[in-house]
Amino acid sequence: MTDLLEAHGYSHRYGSLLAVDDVTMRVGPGEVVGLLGANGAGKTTLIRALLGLIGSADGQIRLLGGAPSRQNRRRVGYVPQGLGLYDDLTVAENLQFTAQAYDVPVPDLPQDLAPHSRTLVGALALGSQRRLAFVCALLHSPEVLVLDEPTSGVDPLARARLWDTVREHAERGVGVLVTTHYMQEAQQCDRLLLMAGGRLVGQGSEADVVAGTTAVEVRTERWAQAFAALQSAGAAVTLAGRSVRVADGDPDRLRAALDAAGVVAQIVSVPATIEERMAVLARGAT
Ligand SMILES: Nc1ncnc2c1ncn2[C@@H]1O[C@H](COP(=O)(O)OP(=O)(O)OP(=O)(O)O)[C@@H](O)[C@H]1O
Repeated sequence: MTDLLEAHGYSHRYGSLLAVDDVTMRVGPGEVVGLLGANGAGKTTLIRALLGLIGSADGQIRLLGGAPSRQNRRRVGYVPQGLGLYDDLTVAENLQFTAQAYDVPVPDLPQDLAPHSRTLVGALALGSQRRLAFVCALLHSPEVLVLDEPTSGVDPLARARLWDTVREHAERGVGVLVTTHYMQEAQQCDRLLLMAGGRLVGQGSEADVVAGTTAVEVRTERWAQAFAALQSAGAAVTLAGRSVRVADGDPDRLRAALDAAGVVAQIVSVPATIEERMAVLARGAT
């Protein structure tokens, strides 16, 4: 089956900055692929390249089996980070404009957006703006859906609804590439692509990505002091509630930092989470 989005050895530079470095990836029909990485990892640049919105530097890009063009871009639904809506048109006008551009009938607004039909998009809450952008992106029944952080600033219920819609479309064969900072959403993807420093540093299911890797849990009553001491020692330490964890790190070094701060603690090796695995991969890429 033809892949919908493909990059082969693709690199892109902005002046001296190598924003995407030799990336090979693909998205097939019916797949939901999560593109993860810290700010500046190169995700948006890769997306723009896949859609032919920036020129190719090195390597090859294929969109729906051919070179990206105005024609095959019409078969894509794209929600960019900036949403691509017209702030000075109302909700209904934005929908109408998009429908006309794709030469499809103007649908009724979904129930949650209908009360805002005459509101200027610029005056709409961010969550509703994102929802509208998503509705517009799906209007022409695209074969590929590319969503750049579709749920940032969206409340949990709306986020869950959006993911239901993504899944429904994938089940009908639409290929989806989605960037997110929410790891819970990453878990809903069929496959993950992890970017750091422009490179693809990991891929596979969540289980593949974290498989067999460990983090360190620091068990102590003096969790605040432990956190401060490990942070000062440059460890990739996180605090969730009172749980102090280090994504990677030599236990002897961690022990030395805790001893120096007079903190008595138990250091235990535990299975890494996807966030911790990402932090380690990102550090390795810099
Ligand atoms: N038009 C541009 N000109 C110069 N540098 C750019 C341009 N766009 C992005 N960059 C730089 O390229 C690198 C990759 O940026 P990109 O936006 O692709 O990352 P990202 O992973 O999408 O980040 P974010 O999650 O913040 O959107 C960053 O260092 C960014 O500052």
